[in-house]
Amino acid sequence: MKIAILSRKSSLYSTRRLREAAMERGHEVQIVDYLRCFMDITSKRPRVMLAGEEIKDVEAIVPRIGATYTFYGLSVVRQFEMMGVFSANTSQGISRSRDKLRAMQLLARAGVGMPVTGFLHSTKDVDGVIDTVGGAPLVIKLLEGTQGIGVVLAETRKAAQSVIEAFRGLDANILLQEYIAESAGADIRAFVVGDEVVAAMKRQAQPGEFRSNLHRGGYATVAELSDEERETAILAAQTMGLSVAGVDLLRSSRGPMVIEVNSSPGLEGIEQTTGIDVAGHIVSFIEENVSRGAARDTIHF
Ligand SMILES: Nc1ncnc2c1ncn2[C@@H]1O[C@H](COP(=O)(O)OP(=O)(O)OP(=O)(O)O)[C@@H](O)[C@H]1O
Ligand SMILES: [Mg+2]
Ligand SMILES: [Mg+2]
Repeated sequence: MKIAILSRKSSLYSTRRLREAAMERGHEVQIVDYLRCFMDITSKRPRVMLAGEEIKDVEAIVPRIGATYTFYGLSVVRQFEMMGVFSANTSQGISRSRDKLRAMQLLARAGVGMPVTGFLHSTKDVDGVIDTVGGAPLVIKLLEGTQGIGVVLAETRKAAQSVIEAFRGLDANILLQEYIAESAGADIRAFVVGDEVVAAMKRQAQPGEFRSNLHRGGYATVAELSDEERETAILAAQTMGLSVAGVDLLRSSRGPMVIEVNSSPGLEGIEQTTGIDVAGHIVSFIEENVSRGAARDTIHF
């Protein structure tokens, strides 16, 4: 079949690996820079054009939408969905996971374990929300943050108050979260494809740092997951409506706690750490779904 990978650059590790895995299985692959797509939204015959040429005969897409281009990227994914093309992740799932607050609200409703989390508008409510999350130490997160930037550990109530006031003074939206001290600077990345965890790694922060992001100097090792961790990761992905998801968990004394669900999880760290062909799992998942005509099911908004 013909598979389109929606990605800005064919040289990115994840894009390269997905293309490789699809070609190994005999598929034709087109890398589509979604920012160069324009859409023909005419009634009954929706089309996507790439640099002026109509994209034809694509049976499945793998969206790899960068955080900066969520709005436009999602509209391209939606257009393919309208054309009846199967998407490895639906536009709705991607959209839910991109808004951290909405994601946490959905996960909470589904009963997925997560750190106690608060959200506020007015700085008049700082004390109330600090109490809600159990007082200091607590974690403050910029809603728009990525790669660990904008995640702050406030050790005291005073520190928390000043950081919250500073962020709110800049009109930034922030989440407040109970600090899970027992995770000791580590988190788990569970890579979900379909209804299973196909690979998992543990990321450990550098000494003196609580953020385990690889971009912040964290290092990764293979993780063995408990059944509970596995089930939590799968439930989190399903709750978001994602078939391909990087679910980040903290190991707490109250069980696994989800801190985020990524809809375009990178393949480099997870494949290199675990040696698992994650790209191959994604392509197999697409094959199974396209052959049973699943594209029809993907269209709800
Ligand atoms: N509530 C918490 N308790 C303890 N450690 C936390 C907590 N929240 C986050 N951390 C640590 O900080 C790191 C960064 O937090 P988080 O993943 O929420 O933000 P981010 O990485 O900036 O977001 P994104 O992954 O979307 O770029 C986590 O990987 C984890 O190691
Ligand atoms: Mg993270
Ligand atoms: Mg993320």
